[in-house]
Amino acid sequence: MSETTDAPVITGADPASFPHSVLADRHPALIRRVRDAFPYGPEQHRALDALLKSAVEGTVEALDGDAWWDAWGVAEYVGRSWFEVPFLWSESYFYRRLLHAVGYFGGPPWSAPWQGVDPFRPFKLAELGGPEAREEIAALDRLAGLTEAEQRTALLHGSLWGNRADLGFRLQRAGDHDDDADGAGAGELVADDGDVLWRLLPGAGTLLLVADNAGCELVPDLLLVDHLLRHGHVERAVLHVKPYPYYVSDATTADVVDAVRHLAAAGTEHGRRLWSALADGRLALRAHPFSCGPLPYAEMPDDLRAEFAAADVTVMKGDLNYRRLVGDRMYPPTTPYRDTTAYFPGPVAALRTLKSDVITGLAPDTEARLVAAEGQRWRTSGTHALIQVRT
Ligand SMILES: O=P(O)(O)OC[C@@]1(O)O[C@H](CO)[C@@H](O)[C@@H]1O
Repeated sequence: MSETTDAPVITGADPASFPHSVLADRHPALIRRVRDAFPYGPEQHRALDALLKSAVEGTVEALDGDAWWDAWGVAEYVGRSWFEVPFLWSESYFYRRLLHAVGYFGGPPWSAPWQGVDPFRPFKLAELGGPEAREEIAALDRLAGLTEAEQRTALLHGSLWGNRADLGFRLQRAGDHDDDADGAGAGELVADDGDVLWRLLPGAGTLLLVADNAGCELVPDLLLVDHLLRHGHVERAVLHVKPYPYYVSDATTADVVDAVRHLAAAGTEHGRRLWSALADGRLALRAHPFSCGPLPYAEMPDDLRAEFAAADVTVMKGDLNYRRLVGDRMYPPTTPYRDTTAYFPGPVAALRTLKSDVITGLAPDTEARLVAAEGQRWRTSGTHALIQVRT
């Protein structure tokens, strides 16, 4: 057995753990927010009540008639507490249940008026209309005075730190009255393979970017892609988004449309170029079903593996993608990133702010310094970030 498969799979069983707080606090808070944001009918309120009860006190149940979900191993966990099954799995299951409760998946069209209505859309739109999004646009003027290499690094870091405060994270932070990561500037990089990433890009044909959140994360992601296309660092980019709403603010195709329209409406040349790149295929969108699956990428299906294998480099954005990439396990932090990603069929970079327990690839002195300064808080506070690359 290796260090990578020996590490325990993370669950929410320990009441003092981060996953426990997500399941016990973040999910009920999210149900309340969604309920308040829409004039749902009695059927949806009943379903949300049932979900709230199940999520906090209940056990995993089969999702009747949901063949898609059956494919992800629900049978294995039926009857077990949400807190005991793998955290990666129970969170995904929660989001699938939430979408069922609000009627997102509908039924026959004539009886499914809420089909396709994204329950997180009001929060995503509020973010795109807010001060942080305005600041992102204003910062573009400041970029113009920099060299190309400086612009590229600034855009990479903008994309990285855009991941700092996804809406789920903010929800819990608001409850904690602790706003360390909200609206704060960039914090510390605990690993920085930025140079390795640039070396992979010159002349590279296709960049595959697995997006994370909509709004103030997706906008800088798109600005980075625009820059790499414009300056010939890549010929083509493929942006993987979610096929349906997920983890509160995860980007779907509708969110890409909103972000590009936002950039275009602000009169930026970036918006116009992205629009053209989508039109001529230099920027393509992809929404693979596995993106909303509750499993690590090590278990990805063959067609997705082939897509990653065909890319010259894959960039995984965000905390959840990191958990899925390296495996949602309590590794010793110095476990090499290259070992946990050895299965991945091509060069793979992770751009992630630290918002959950999983971490690999730290230098021993970095880990020692973080622990001495903060105990284990650095793992989940969202104030640290990393750029890790496996060539
Ligand atoms: O993937 P993202 O948007 O960077 O982060 C998602 C997140 O907020 O949700 C999970 C807990 O619910 C954690 O992995 C992480 O903190």
